[in-house]
Amino acid sequence: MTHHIKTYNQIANAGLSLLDEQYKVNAADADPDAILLRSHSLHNEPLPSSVQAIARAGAGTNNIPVESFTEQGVVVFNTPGANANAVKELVLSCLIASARNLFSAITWTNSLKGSTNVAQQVEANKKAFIGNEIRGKKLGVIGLGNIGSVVANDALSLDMDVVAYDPFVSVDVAWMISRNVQRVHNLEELLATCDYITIHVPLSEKTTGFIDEKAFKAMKKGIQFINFARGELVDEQALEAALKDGTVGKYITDFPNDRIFELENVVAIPHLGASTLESEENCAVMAATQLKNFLETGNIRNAVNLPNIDLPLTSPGRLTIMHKNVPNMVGQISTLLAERAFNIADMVNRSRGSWAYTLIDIDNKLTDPEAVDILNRLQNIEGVVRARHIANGWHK
Ligand SMILES: NC(=O)C1=CN([C@@H]2O[C@H](COP(=O)(O)OP(=O)(O)OC[C@H]3O[C@@H](n4cnc5c(N)ncnc54)[C@H](O)[C@@H]3O)[C@@H](O)[C@H]2O)C=CC1
Ligand SMILES: O=C(O)CCC(=O)C(=O)O
Repeated sequence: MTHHIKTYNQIANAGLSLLDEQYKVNAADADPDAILLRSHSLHNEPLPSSVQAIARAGAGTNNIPVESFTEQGVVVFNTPGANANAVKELVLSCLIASARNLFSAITWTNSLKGSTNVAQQVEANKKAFIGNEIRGKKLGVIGLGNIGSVVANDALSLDMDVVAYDPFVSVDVAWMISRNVQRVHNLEELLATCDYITIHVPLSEKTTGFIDEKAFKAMKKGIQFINFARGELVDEQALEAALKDGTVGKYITDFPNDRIFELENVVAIPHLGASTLESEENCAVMAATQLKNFLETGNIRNAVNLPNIDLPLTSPGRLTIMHKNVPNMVGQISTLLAERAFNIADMVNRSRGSWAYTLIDIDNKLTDPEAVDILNRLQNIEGVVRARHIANGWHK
């Protein structure tokens, strides 16, 4: 069986090369089984009904309308942690570059090109760019996930005091955070005391405009604010006021736009946080592996809308059913199978929020018409949004 994958953006070859002869990868495919992308926005784009899965080679999934795609039976994957080191290294370098006024100093130095007495001018004017050391300064990290946690840990090794805020920190990440990172339970505490703040939370309806007028008002005067998460997390009107009154001494963002260009004391970077060869490869490999695993076995790893499921495929066939997390779904599904005299060899049902996913391994090798018939019947159960049959090609 050939799986069709539509790609958007530049996906690293290390990932694409995993999609072997069983796959047709084509950026122009009109009816793909799955989509592999980076930052391309799928909002306001029609989704072909053939699409069963989308893999975001990266962390943020705000370019994908996850809720409405879930209603259409689409599993959405991302690649947690695969680009965290790349972002961390750029955040730390911006922290130091900002403290040492490196961005404006380099711009000024370049302006000397072609003038006489460059060396003299340099010595006479360098006092305009005297900076600070970050040792002993306080860094606030908002969002202690894959990126925030490594930024926090490594800032400690640069001798900074580190304070962090994340009311939803995961157990896995909590294990990795140094106990010298001071956790605070309300954001104001962090905002009021830090010299530098870096934000690493996902953009969602809840976090849009997260750093608003109230947040800026709570900040220490002259703060340097670093945003490698998403531009929309910061209310730009409030940012403009905070830059004008000196609350924010410098705003470093990976998300330039026309309004940002108009503001003073802003350093704009062209969304380079994850742009290293290593990170692009990590993300592409992880995304392609997860897609392959899902298309070939129905197993799920790192979806943002469904739970992880890993059931080895050993029986002749498997049915995968994505459905609402409501009572009696498994009962209705197994009754249907019993009516067709299909014997269940193994089964897993897991839920995540209002959605659930059921894998059923059957002892029967289905003919094509049998498969079409059972899938139609499964899809007619109220609450089922997608059913698939996977024939196990290796089964003797
Ligand atoms: N500039 C770039 O190229 C990149 C940007 N990103 C952005 O950074 C974001 C974070 O990435 P990761 O750390 O990998 O994600 P992650 O999912 O590992 O961590 C996000 C953390 O934010 C926390 N969080 C959620 N809501 C919060 C709130 N209201 N207050 C405080 N904490 C909150 C979560 O509990 C979680 O620990 C991504 O969603 C993406 O938007 C990620 C990678 C590259
Ligand atoms: O693919 C990229 O370069 C962007 C990465 C990013 O923003 C993310 O992973 O959330």
